[in-house]
Formats: sequence, C-alpha cells, structure tokens
Amino acid sequence: MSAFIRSFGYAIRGIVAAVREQRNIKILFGIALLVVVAGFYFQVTNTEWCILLLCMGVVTASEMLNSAIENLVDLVTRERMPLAGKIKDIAAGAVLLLSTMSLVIGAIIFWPYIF
Ligand SMILES: Nc1ncnc2c1ncn2[C@@H]1O[C@H](COP(=O)(O)OP(=O)(O)OP(=O)(O)O)[C@@H](O)[C@H]1O
Repeated sequence: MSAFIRSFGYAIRGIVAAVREQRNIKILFGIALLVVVAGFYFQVTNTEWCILLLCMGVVTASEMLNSAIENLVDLVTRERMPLAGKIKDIAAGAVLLLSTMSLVIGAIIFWPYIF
C-alpha cells in the first residue's frame, strides 16, 4: 500500500513540475476553468459534462506527455538533429490534433446554449 501511495506522490510531483515548466499547461488550466464556469452557467447535461471533462483531461494529459517527450529528447541530445526535431514536432502535432477536436466538440456543445 505504501508503494502505491509513494507512486501517487510521484505522479502529483509530475503534475506540479509540468505546470511549473509549461506555459501551455497553465493556459490549458485557465481554459478548463472557463469551461467549468460556462458549464455551470448554462447548466449543461450530465452527458455533456462527461464529454467536456474527458476533452479537458485528454488535452491536458497530451500536453504533459508532449512536455515529457521534449524533456526526453533534450536529455538524449542538445544538438540540432532532424530526428530530434521530428520527434518533438510529432508530439506537438498530437496535442494540436486533440486540441482542435476538443475545440470543435466544445463549440458543438455550447452553441445551442449561447445562440
Ligand atoms: N534538438 C533539436 N533538433 C532539431 N530541431 C529541434 C530540436 N529541438 C527542438 N527542435 C525544433 O524546435 C521545435 C520547438 O522545440 P522546443 O519547444 O523544445 O524548443 P527549442 O527549439 O528546443 O528551444 P527552447 O526549448 O529553448 O524554447 C521542435 O518542435 C522542433 O521542430
């Protein structure tokens, strides 16, 4: 059990490190807060809450994984290398893809409440 609690502590430390290091994650937390406020204001349904929470979790987690990959690449090499750049670009592309999808999902959910 103590090993479980310890690994939970490491994970929390990882979240804190990612938030401190990555400006994008701070922005994502800000957007998530706005979405939560809008969700309460428009009183979205339970299903819509689940979809919104899933989107926020997936986008934030993908940004954290992107940050971990960037750190790993920098650990392996600080030299400018095409492969290192490609790895970082692919990881960043994954975040962009999920963020765009989540933006569209958010628009689909909130559009009928706003207009
Ligand atoms: N080692 C590298 N070799 C080649 N291209 C790189 C390398 N590191 C980063 N890049 C390119 O720069 C982009 C941004 O990378 P990253 O966010 O790590 O910033 P950086 O260029 O390393 O500079 P900094 O970390 O100081 O902001 C990557 O998506 C990639 O295209």
